[in-house]
Amino acid sequence: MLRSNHRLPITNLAGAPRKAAGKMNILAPVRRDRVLAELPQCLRKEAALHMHKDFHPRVTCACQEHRTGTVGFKISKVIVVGDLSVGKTCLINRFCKDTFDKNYKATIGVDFEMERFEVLGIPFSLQLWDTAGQERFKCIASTYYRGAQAIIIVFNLNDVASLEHTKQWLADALKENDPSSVLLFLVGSKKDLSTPAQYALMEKDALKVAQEIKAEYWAVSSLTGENVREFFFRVAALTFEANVLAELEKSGARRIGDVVRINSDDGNLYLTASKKKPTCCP
Ligand SMILES: Nc1nc2c(ncn2[C@@H]2O[C@H](COP(=O)(O)OP(=O)(O)OP(=O)(O)O)[C@@H](O)[C@H]2O)c(=O)[nH]1
Repeated sequence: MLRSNHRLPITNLAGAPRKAAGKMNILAPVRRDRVLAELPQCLRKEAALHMHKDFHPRVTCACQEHRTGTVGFKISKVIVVGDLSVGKTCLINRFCKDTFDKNYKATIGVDFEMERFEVLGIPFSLQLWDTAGQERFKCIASTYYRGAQAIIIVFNLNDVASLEHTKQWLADALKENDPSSVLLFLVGSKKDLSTPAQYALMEKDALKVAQEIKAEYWAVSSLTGENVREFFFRVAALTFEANVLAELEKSGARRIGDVVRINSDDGNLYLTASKKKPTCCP
């Protein structure tokens, strides 16, 4: 059955919603349950993007000193891809609306949800793009892949073929994105449907794939809600961290507070900028 009341976003080619499309208010207040003060941990250390206990020290420092540049005003694009009926829509709906629909309604093209977070005191927005898994809509959906900062590849923990197809989904998504800067997540869905023994078997294969494609592995159930919130918080935190680090890299040494030294070793006078270390920075 096709989703009848489907909301198709109007976007420009970069995938950002046009003004006319949205009643979307990017300044909507952050919900209390979307506040992150600590780095959420990975699910399995065998397949994690990193295993640090805390945010990168430069990120924590920049947030304390409000040196996060434009990060607080940006909207980061996250695309969700995978075979038809693996549960992409249900995953997004469980997190964004805390609902679950047991009836299958195919996604036609794409849909998206906005989620606002506050990370280390800085507002941060994610735009979650739900794409169609059905072959006949794939062509439309793939035009929305561009500009993603994170790619979530979903497979069904009870369907080994859907795991095998994840590499193709990733290859398609990477055609439109820079592989060196995008964060990858491999998510096994419908965990409630597998017995512990079945799950253990599937997890072994899934961890192997996650390691191969350098993705962080998660297993979730949108029906029970298991790991759904933890997973999206991790996506938000790691995307935020990557954004702040990129922003710091960009701003380089040209910061207010840089100390200017006069170097006169060779008898001539030169002005050299030497970076003043902010008090809390490593
Ligand atoms: N038991 C169980 N069923 C689920 C879960 N997640 C999704 N489903 C069911 O799986 C079916 C497909 O879910 P969708 O979220 O629509 O799948 P999709 O990947 O978005 O499908 P396409 O839009 O065609 O790409 C629906 O009948 C859901 O109720 C889950 O965690 N547990």
